[in-house]
Amino acid sequence: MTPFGTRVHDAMEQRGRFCVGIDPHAALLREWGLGDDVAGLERFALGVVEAVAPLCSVVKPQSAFYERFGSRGVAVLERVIAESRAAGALVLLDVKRGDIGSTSQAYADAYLDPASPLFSDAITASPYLGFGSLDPMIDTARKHGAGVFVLALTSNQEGPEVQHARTIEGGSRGERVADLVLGRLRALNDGADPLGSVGAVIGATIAESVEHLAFNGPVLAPGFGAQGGTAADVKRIFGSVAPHVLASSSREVLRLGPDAAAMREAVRRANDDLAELG
Ligand SMILES: O=c1ccn([C@@H]2O[C@H](COP(=O)(O)O)[C@@H](O)[C@H]2O)c(=O)[nH]1
Repeated sequence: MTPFGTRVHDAMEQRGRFCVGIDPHAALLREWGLGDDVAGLERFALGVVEAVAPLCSVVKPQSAFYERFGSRGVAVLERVIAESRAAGALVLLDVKRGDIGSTSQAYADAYLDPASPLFSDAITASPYLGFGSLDPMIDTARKHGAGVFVLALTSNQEGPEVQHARTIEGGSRGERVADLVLGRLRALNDGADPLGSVGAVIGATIAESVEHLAFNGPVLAPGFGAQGGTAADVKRIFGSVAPHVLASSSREVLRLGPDAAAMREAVRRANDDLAELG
C-alpha cells in the first residue's frame, strides 16, 4: 500500500485539512432523539459517516465511545471504519494506545494489520512508556502503509503538567518531554517525500507556537471547535507548517446532526477557513 504519509498528504490536498471526529457521546445520542444504546449508537455513527465521509480527507472515530457498549459497540466501530474507507475517507482511529513493547505489538496487530477487522489507516499512540515502546506500532504501520500519531502537546489543560516536564538529560535544563517526542519524529520522518507516516498530536488550543519544532510528518490538531481552537489558532501555533496540519473537531459538527446538510456545510466551511491559511 502507498505509505500513509503520502496518502494523507494527497487526501488533504484533494479534500481539505479538516477532520471530523465521530464521537457518539451519550448526550449527543439524546440530542439526536436516539436512545443511549447500541441501536442509537449505530444510527448516529453510520449517519455521520454517510453525511461526512464522502467529503472529508480523514475521519477520527474515538474508540472509547464504542467500547462502552462492549462487543456490539466494537462491531459498530468496525462498520464505521469500513464504510468511511469505502467512502474515500482515511480513518484515524483515536485509541491512544501505549504499553511495553510485547503488548505494543498486539495493539499493532489489532489496528495496523490489514488482516484485523479494526484495521485503520492510522491510530493515535501514547509515548509515556518510552518512545521505543512504540517501535512495534511504528514498524507494523510502515509495513502495511499505515500511520501512527504520537501524543506530543495535547489539547487539554492538564497536559502541560507532564508534557512540559524536563527530561533528566542535562539535569534541570534537559529537554521538555514534548520536545523530545518531536525530535524523535523528526528523525523517523527524515527524507520522506512528500510527508512521513509518523505524525504528532498537537492541540489547536495550546498557548505556544511550535513552528520551530517542525518535522516532516502530519500533525493532528484536536481541540478545534468545542474546545475553543480556531483557524487563527492553527496559524498562530503552526505558522508555515499549517499545510501539514489536520484540524479535528467532534462535538461542534456532531451537534448539527442528524441534519446531514448542516454537518456537510460545517465541513466545507472549516475546510475553506483552513485553506485560507495557505
Ligand atoms: O490532545 C487531544 C487528543 C485527542 N483528543 C480527542 O479529540 C476529540 C475532541 O473532541 P471535541 O468534541 O472536538 O472536543 C475527542 O475524541 C478527544 O478524545 C483531544 O481532544 N485532544
